[in-house]
Amino acid sequence: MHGRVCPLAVSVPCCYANSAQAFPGKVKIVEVGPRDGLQNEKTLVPTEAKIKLINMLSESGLSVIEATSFVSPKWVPQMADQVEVMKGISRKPGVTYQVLTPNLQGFQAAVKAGAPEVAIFGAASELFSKKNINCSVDESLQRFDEVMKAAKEAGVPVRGYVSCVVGCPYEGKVAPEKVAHVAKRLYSMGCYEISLGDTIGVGTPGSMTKMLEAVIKEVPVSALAVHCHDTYGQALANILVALQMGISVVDSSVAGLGGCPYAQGASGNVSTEDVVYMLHGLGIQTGVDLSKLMDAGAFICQTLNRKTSSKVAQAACKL
Ligand SMILES: CC(C)(COP(=O)([O-])OP(=O)([O-])OC[C@H]1O[C@@H](n2cnc3c(N)ncnc32)[C@H](O)[C@@H]1OP(=O)([O-])[O-])[C@@H](O)C(=O)NCCC(=O)NCCSC(=O)C[C@@](C)(O)CC(=O)[O-]
Repeated sequence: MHGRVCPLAVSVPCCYANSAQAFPGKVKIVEVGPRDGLQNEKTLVPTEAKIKLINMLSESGLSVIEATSFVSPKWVPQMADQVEVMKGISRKPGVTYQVLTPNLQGFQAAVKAGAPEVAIFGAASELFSKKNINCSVDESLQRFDEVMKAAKEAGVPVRGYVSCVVGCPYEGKVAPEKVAHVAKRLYSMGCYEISLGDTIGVGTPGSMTKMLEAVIKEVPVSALAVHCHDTYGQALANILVALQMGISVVDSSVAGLGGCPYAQGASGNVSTEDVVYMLHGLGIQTGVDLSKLMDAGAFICQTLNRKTSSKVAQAACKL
């Protein structure tokens, strides 16, 4: 894949950079492919392939990679090799290898496996919370409180997710106030960053704006991230709106892999390649080498025997 990056990727940007005063100069990308991307795969992906993917992503310049999750293997069998993954990766200085933990048991196992940072994951929808982590939203917040206390003692930073920020596969539309409430609770508990997940990718720039307006009243914009699935093809537009509202952290998944096992029909996250291409096109720094990133995407697609969902990678292959 090296050398096949479209030359437009570097020559388009500047004119937009000057006119887009509202955009941040730099965006942090949180690569969730090895976790969110792979968790939904029905066939077990070999641990060696997961490790190689993470190592290749590390080489692309990404600064945060969500490597795996410490959840119940009965619930998500694909993540059952979490300890081997954490032990097997080559940790590149400057890269944070974060993992998902739903409860204290997961947190303790994650720390034992050398996770430097964890993420807890709640939802703005009761039914999704029940299906995903088998408890109500309030119960989940109590569990997270326990994790936060243990994390503070251990000096482990914690990120917080809120799922279903615009729509839920079981409840339909989700009120922005509910999202703001859960986001505020996670932030008040001590999460340094709150990632707002459009789990089933139903958001539009309209619904995203309303949701973000409500959340920004409760949580500083500097502590927010967006996590957009691309089911309805709205992810890049939604990210653009978030950037214009001051958000400078974006979650994405290499090759657009993914989906949530407890959100039927949800497609993958927005692809990291497409996000990087758009950001560079706006003159926004990411620190990511698009060509190396596409190599990682090509590798995992080959492993899964799958076509990439990244439009940029598809286009580059045709050049
Ligand atoms: C939360 C639980 C564990 C509750 O599941 P439960 O069955 O209610 O748990 P429990 O406390 O009753 O324990 C039952 C069994 O699970 C074990 N257990 C308990 N905790 C753990 C743990 N941490 N790691 C390993 N094992 C665990 C525990 O030891 C016990 O084992 P047994 O005695 O039966 O042998 C379960 O529902 C679960 O693991 N859910 C995870 C589901 C998941 O990973 N979903 C996908 C991630 S979320 C997502 O993708 C959305 C996001 C973040 O990307 C943002 C977005 O897009 O919106």
